[in-house]
Amino acid sequence: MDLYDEFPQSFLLCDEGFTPLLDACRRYQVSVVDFLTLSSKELARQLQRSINEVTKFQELLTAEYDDQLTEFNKVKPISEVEGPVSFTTTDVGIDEVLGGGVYTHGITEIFGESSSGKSQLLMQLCLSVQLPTDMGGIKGKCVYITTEGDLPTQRLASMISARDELVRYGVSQENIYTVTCCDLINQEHILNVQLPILLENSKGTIKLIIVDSISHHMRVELPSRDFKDHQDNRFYVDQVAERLLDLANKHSLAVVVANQVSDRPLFESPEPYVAELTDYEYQLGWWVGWKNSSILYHQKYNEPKGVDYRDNEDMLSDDEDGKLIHDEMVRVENLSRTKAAKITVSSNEKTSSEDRRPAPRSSTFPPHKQRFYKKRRVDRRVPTLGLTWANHLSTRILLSKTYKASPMIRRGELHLYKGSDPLMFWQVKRMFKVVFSAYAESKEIPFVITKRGVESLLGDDW
Ligand SMILES: Nc1ncnc2c1ncn2[C@@H]1O[C@H](COP(=O)(O)OP(=O)(O)OP(=O)(O)O)[C@@H](O)[C@H]1O
Repeated sequence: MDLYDEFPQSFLLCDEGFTPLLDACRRYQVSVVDFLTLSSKELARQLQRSINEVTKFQELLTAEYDDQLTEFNKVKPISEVEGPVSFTTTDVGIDEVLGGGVYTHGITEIFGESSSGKSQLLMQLCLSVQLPTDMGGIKGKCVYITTEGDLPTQRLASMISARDELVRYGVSQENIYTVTCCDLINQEHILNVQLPILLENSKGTIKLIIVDSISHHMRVELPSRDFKDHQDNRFYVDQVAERLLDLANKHSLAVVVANQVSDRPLFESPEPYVAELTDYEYQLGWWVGWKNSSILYHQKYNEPKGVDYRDNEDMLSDDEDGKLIHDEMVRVENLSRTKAAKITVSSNEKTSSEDRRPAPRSSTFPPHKQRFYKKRRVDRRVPTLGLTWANHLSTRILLSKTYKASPMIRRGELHLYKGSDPLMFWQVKRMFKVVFSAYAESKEIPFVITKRGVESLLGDDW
C-alpha cells in the first residue's frame, strides 16, 4: 500500500494491529485513494478482510487525512504571510542578472555540463546565505544534500578564508548540515522523512536546501522501458518537486538544485511541416537555454521548402573566435612566407627572375586544425527531468563552458609564438545564463572560477 508515500508520518504505519490489513492492501494493490473513495463494504470484499477491521482503519485514515487538509489549508492573516526574499551570491554582477539574488519560497535550478561550475556555485551559496541581512544574506543555515561523493570541505574552507566579509561575519561550515545519499531509496527517505523532521526541529533557522544533484539517482534508477514507465516517472518527478516546494513555502526557505544535461536528438517529423508558435518543439529551445542560431535551426529543420537548413553553415556559424584564429594564422603564415622570399633573394643574387617566387606555404600547425571557423554546432543539450520538472521551477540557470580566442590571438601576437600547440590559441570561456526566472529577464554574463568562488566578469575583462 502507498500509505508510506502519502502519509509518511501516519501513526497507522506503526500500529501492529493493522499489519495483516496492510499486507492484504499490498497483495491486492489497494491504495490510500481507494480507502478515501470506496465504501467499506467494497474494500472488505476486495481485501478479503472483516468489515469491522476495514471500517475502523478507514475511519482513522479519513480523520488523519482531514487533519492534514485542515493544517495545510489553514487561513493565515495577510500580515503573517511571508513573501519571497532574496539573498546574495556574494557577486554583484550575478545578483543583478538574477534580479537581486537567490529567492526563497521556490526552486532554483542550476544546470550544465560536467565541470561547468555547478558545485562551486552551490558551495558559495551555502556560505552567502549565512551573511547578515545588511550584507545581503538572510542569516540562515543550510542543508547540503549530495548524491555524488562528500562535500569538499577543503574547498569550502579556502572560499571562506579568501573573502574577508565571510570571516568577519562568522560564516562557518558548522552552519552547513551535510547529508550524503547513496541511492534513490535513500534520497526518498531523506527528502520525505529526515529533512521535514530536521526543518521542524531547526525552528526556522535553516534558510537553504541544496541538492547536488537532483537527477543523479533518478537518471540511473528510474526505469524507462515503455510508455507506462515514462508516465510513472513523470508522476514521480512531480511528487519530488511538490515536496520540495511544500518545504520551501512552509519554512520560508530557498531550494537550489543542480541538474545534469543529456543530449536530445533532433526532432524529425515523418512529414515536412512548418512549426507553429504553440508547438512544444518550437518553444523547447527557449526554456532549455539554447543559443538563438540553434533555436532557429531546430524550428526550421523539418520545413518543406526554401533553404535547406541542415547544410546551412552560415546560420550556425556564430563561432567568431574560430574565424579570428584562422585569420591570425593566415596573416602570420603570409608574413613568414614574405620573409622567407626576401632571404632567398638576398642570399642568391644570381637567381633568375622565374625562381623568385615565394617559398611554398608551409604551416607550423597541424593541417586539420587550420580551419577553425564555421563549425556546425547545433545545441542539443537539455536539462534532465523534462518539462514536468521545469514547470515547478522559479528560476533556471545554465552554466556553460566553451572556448574563446586566447589573449595572444586577440592582441595579434601569434607571430611571437614559436611553438606549435593549437591549445595555446584557446582560452576557457564560462557563461552564467538566466534561462527563465520569475524575478529577472533572460540574460547572460561571463564568469570565472577563482579561489574566492564564482565571480562575474564585466566590460573589457573578457
Ligand atoms: N580553487 C579553484 N580555483 C579555480 N578553479 C577551480 C577551483 N576549484 C575548482 N575549480 C574549477 O571548477 C571546475 C569544477 O567545477 P564543479 O565541480 O563545480 O563542476 P560541476 O559542474 O559541479 O561538475 P560535475 O557535474 O561533474 O559535478 C573545474 O573546471 C575547476 O577548474
